[in-house]
Amino acid sequence: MIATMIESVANLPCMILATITLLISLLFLHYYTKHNKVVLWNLPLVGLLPEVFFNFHGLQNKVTQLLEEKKGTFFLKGALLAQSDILITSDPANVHHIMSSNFSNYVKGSNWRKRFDIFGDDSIFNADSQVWQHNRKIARGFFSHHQFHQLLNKIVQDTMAKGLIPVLDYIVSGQSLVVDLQDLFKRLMFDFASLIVFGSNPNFLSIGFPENVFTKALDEACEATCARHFVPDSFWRLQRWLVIGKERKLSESWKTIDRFCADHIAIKRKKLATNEDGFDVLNCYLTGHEITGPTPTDKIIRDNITAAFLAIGSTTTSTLSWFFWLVSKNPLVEIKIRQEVDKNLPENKVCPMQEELSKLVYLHAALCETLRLFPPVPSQLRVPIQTDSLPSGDHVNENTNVMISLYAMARMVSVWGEDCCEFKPERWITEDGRIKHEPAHKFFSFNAGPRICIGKDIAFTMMKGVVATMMRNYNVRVVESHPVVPNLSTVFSMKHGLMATVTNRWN
Ligand code: HEM
Repeated sequence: MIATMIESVANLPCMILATITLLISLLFLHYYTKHNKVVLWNLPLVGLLPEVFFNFHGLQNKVTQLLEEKKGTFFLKGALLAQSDILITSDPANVHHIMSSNFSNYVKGSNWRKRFDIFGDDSIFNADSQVWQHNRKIARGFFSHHQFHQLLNKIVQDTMAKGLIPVLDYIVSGQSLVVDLQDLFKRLMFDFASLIVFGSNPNFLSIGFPENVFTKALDEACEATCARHFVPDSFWRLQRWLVIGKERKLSESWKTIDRFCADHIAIKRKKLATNEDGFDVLNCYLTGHEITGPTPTDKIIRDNITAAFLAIGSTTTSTLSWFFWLVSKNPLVEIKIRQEVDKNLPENKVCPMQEELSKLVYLHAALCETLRLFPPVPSQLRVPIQTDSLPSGDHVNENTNVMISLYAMARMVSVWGEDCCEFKPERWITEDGRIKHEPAHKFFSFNAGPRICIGKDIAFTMMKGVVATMMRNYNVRVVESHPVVPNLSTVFSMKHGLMATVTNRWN
């Protein structure tokens, strides 16, 4: 602690100078780009920082355009204040090389862990090598366990019956028919994640819309840790030291997350003492279940609980929100989903079962298409341990940050064809009416190689359950005038939510 303070004080003049320079440059460039409608980057001193802050969406599109021009890969020289060069790629061959064939040479690395420190060095999300392998084994063991599979259907049904349907029924029966869908999905997915992690439904999605400090803290942590990637380390360290800006919010989030996890660990210990049993993540950890092995420290449990909520809740909330927005822009897709849902779901059944959901091929395709265009994790960063040559012919070394842009990859003609920017579920369906499987290094939304997402099928089951339930029973209309803007965050969310009207389909 004292050593950190001394280090911070010693760096203080440097940090202040960096901050002042940065602020002046940002203000000047904001004025310049606004009036000249151009995208500026590779600027001396500040690199692409101004664009990140003032034109994030424009920047994503500019990166896409450049990647298309440069055949899928280019170098961005590090700004003077930044730490290293970045190689940006959307070339599936590079993705395959980095994530699969030369996996052992590419790590998340210590810079990643510094910036995502709130999620804990030992969590599956942050760790590399043996620590990651250990966590992965536990996560795989849990999610592929027969007890979990028996429970999943019940969990999906529970969240629909106790949360989604009563709340939507309340909304359609009331004065105000407008709801923020993103907020609604966040609540629903928190309940879903809680059932998996703690074995209980907190009913965060319920009439009255209770406040949830944990999801707010998680959102703020995602924003603050993402922002750290675009500024020199000295900048956010200074902010943290002064307890200002996003760093102030981050330190508050940190306390909230710690408290939330500690409370749940204590509650679970009490339940276990009275022999209450169940199959959930926390139960396995605390009882030293064969899946998790000997009970680890509370800190390690806290890190993995937080990672689980991020993995389960934030990703599915993002996908469902973008899905309803895309469908609202493509009424023909909505008609086709409706037809499929009506054909395959029994008439008076509000919550579909897993077997029924597996018949919804067109809906599955529409969700894949959403995940392609709006991947919840829009970019991946890796650092090579040793010098390497990529299939694109580019050379990288241990000072190169390699960034894979999923957002750009979806919009590359060379990867997805001339219609790449269109929302076309049909591209996911084979001639004989099955789901077309694209290789993970091309459809990269669930990651690829040894670190591929473990919860893909679980996510589809839940998301299909939600959409089928909603489309079968309600009319959902996105409010056209509502501004839909992507948020600058680790997970691709909507800055102002997604307002929609909901009415009963059968009245
Ligand atoms: C639409 C939903 C989802 C998407 C798009 C998604 C995407 C991803 C991505 C991109 C990663 C890699 C993250 C990284 O390495 O930085 C990942 C990892 C992971 N996901 Fe998912 N995920 C989703 C839902 C889920 C669900 C529902 C679960 C659990 C039930 C889950 C469990 C995991 C786990 C455990 C990992 C860590 C894998 C590892 O590092 O070895 N995910 N996911």
